[in-house]
Amino acid sequence: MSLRFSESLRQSCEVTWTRAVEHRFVRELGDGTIADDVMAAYLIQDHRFLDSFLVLLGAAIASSDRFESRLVLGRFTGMVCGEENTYFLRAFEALGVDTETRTRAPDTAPTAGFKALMREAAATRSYAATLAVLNVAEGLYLDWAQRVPRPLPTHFVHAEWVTLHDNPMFVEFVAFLRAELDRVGPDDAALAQDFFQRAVDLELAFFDAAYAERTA
Ligand SMILES: Cc1ncc(CN)c(N)n1
Repeated sequence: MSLRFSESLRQSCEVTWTRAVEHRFVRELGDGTIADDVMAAYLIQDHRFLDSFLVLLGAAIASSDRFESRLVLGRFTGMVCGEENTYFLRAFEALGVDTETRTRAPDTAPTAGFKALMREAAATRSYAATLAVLNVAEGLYLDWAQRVPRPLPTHFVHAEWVTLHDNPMFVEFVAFLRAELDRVGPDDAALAQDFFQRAVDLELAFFDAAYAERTA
């Protein structure tokens, strides 16, 4: 049986992908020992990530060739705008991160890079390019979330960040993204490979930055 296109992209980035999903951030989040300032620094940056992520999802909706795909992407976008955004606001409150602190913290280099990459993928108007980045952003997050041992830590800031990325709806969405990339990616293989690889590099750098910056 031949290798799925999505899997061939993942395997081409195996070393960096594995370093990201086995990152210290994931270990400490999973056992609830992550320092509050690291979690806060990460969430401040990740809330910034969300805006360009919505641009990317919007571009995927606009560039998709199928109504059925637009419906799936649209439903997921609704969840990000609702449940996921609300999680950030509740987490900031619990961690004592006020709006001024959040606004004052500058973008880290990986945040700036990720925002630029997502907007660049959106600007290509290529469904394959948007899918390549989405497959990393969601596929890599599902992979680490599924590796977190159960039971989950008791604090909702930790536990919910795992369950937002490992629940039946999310598993189904990642399977959809993979199938879509397998379907349209081979016709735009070089473009998809380039965006996929850069996104994996940024995921690892994003976790590293939470420890380097501690901006909270
Ligand atoms: C950096 C990053 N990458 C991916 C995800 C999952 N949407 C996220 N929240 N942040």
